[in-house]
Amino acid sequence: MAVELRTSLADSDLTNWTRALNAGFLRPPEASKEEVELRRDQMDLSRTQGVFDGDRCVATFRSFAQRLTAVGGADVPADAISNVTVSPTHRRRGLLGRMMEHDLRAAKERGDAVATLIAAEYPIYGRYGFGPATWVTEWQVDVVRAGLDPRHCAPVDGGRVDFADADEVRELGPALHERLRARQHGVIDRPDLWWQINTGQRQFPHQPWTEPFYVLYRSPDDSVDGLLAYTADDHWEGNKRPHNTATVLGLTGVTPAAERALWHFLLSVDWVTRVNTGRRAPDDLLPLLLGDPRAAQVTTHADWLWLRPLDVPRLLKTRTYPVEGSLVLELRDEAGLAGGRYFLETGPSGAACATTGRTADLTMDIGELGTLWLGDESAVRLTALGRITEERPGAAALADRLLRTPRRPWCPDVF
Ligand SMILES: CC(=O)SCCNC(=O)CCNC(=O)[C@H](O)C(C)(C)COP(=O)(O)OP(=O)(O)OC[C@H]1O[C@@H](n2cnc3c(N)ncnc32)[C@H](O)[C@@H]1OP(=O)(O)O
Repeated sequence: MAVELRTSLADSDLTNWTRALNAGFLRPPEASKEEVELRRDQMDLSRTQGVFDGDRCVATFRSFAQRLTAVGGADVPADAISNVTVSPTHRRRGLLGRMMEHDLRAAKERGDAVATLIAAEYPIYGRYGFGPATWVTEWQVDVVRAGLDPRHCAPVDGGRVDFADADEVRELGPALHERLRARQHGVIDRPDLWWQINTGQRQFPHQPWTEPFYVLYRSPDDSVDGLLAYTADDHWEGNKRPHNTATVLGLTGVTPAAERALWHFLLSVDWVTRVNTGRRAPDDLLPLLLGDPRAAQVTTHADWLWLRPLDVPRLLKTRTYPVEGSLVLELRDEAGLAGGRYFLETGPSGAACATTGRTADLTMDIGELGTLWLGDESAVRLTALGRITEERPGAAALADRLLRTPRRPWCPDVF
């Protein structure tokens, strides 16, 4: 029997769909009533796809509206893709390809500037025009070696740190995140449901909830500039020596003082001898904040947010550039969604970008622009790898002067 691709779901499909999703992610293939209800609140059924073999759902895919911060703080509408699975019984028959094609076309028609996702495995999404655009680093800090004076846990700038409860986090967290979004490229918006799930109000059965410690940083003028959430285990070694590990669930600072204060606070909590930082930007302040940066060992360094350009002029016009310059980009796009030749003119006060008949300076696949847009990767490096062709000598170095950013992009969230 031929399988049937449904490009939007009915409410009655959801239990089957949830079971297939869990099976695809190697979780128990169940779908409790609570989970189905939570998923229904989270998803847009008109943008949720499923492949059905008879009554059984064998592939899942959904997308939703997202805002993504560009370099400079403005944002673009993004098509966020998530919950992609094809059951092991039906893999490698092109089902992902069919669902992706449908979703990207719909996103293009809707006017989204870019599609986003977090790739479970690196080799899956490049063929669809995605490129890795942000990276994350996780460190494990040996607190005893870190060289911070544990007697001083209070902020040195006259600000203060206080514990908070989940209600306060739901009240104060969203505004703080909006401030982060306006200053950090690569950040995505957080819907209300994000705050409910991440403060224990709503829960997925596969993610049992443990109440974390919440800490707010207030600046000397009483502005809430930072939020830390962490858990701690209860581990003691022989001879009554505490050896507890604190694990950061999130640390947001919208000023450097807030970031420094929250790290310093966590690294001075009694009994805590080890801190797992969670996923930070690769240029996070943390290691260099320590007296001995070698006390922070990298445990993960990996690609995180992947981008698939859909509207090249909008993407390139929305971000800012440090200097004046111009480039002609020839972009290949097998899917026929965003390819063409584009003339970009930049300056500190804004940029223009439109299709052009001029001679190309750089030629690349569309996914390479996804990798370059947030400023993290070097066009010179991609040229050395053979992924960009320099049609005019020096054009890759010029692209780096225009596109790269002093601080690296960061996407703190998973979706
Ligand atoms: C954004 C997210 O949700 S990330 C989560 C992704 N999901 C998972 O990792 C769960 C486990 N894996 C799966 O469910 C499936 O294997 C999927 C979704 C990754 C792929 O689905 P399929 O239907 O098998 O993919 P499809 O048949 O369309 O493959 C298209 C091409 O991609 C390749 N491909 C697909 N998955 C992978 C992979 N994990 N590694 C390398 N190549 C891959 C296929 O080999 C195929 O290449 P070919 O045309 O040269 O033969």
